[in-house]
Amino acid sequence: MIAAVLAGGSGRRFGGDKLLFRIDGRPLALHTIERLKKADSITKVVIVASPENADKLKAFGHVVVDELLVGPIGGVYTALSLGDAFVVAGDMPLLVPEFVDFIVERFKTAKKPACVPRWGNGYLEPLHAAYSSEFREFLEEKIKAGHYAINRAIMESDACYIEIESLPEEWRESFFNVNTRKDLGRIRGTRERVL
Ligand SMILES: Nc1nc2c(ncn2[C@@H]2O[C@H](COP(=O)(O)OP(=O)(O)OP(=O)(O)O)[C@@H](O)[C@H]2O)c(=O)[nH]1
Repeated sequence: MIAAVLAGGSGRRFGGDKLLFRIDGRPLALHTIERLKKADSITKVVIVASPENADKLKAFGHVVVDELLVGPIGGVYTALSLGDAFVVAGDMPLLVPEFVDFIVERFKTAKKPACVPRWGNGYLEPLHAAYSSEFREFLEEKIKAGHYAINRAIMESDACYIEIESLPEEWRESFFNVNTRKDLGRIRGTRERVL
């Protein structure tokens, strides 16, 4: 299964290009990519970048350009042009490879348009989820209608959900994402501990 790393955001809260920001000597996006490559179910990692960032990210893997830039829904839509995909935000440097394998396995057996982790309060984790290429058409309709909320699109589909609270607690670290500079404190120095 392909893994698509979304890298077309503006990094407004971070104040700059967060995916290229170096942590322990390596850009944030690379932390995420290296973790993904450790997942047995992942055969290839692609980066779904904005036209502006495409060149800079080429050093880390195959880049597909997101021409829509309408938010994560456009990133997922672009990724699915390559086939079924596990889609993850590029700013998730602590993702857990075993958890990725678990989601991909569920997706393969469920045969649904998407398999998305869900918290007990109903909150979804759409940028740490597996999608079928068949879901692309549905997303296209939503985008054309100007409905850019990916969570809503998922809930209107026949998706399968993975109840996070029934899983090993340590897997929750996978959802940690960097939004602000303050978040960096949590990952600095984790290299030796977790990689
Ligand atoms: N390809 C693509 N990726 C996106 C898009 N919007 C957000 N992303 C990525 O999705 C992930 C989560 O997005 P956000 O947390 O909102 O990141 P962001 O847009 O960079 O940050 P803010 O501007 O502070 O919201 C990040 O890895 C972004 O790079 C988009 O329109 N296209």
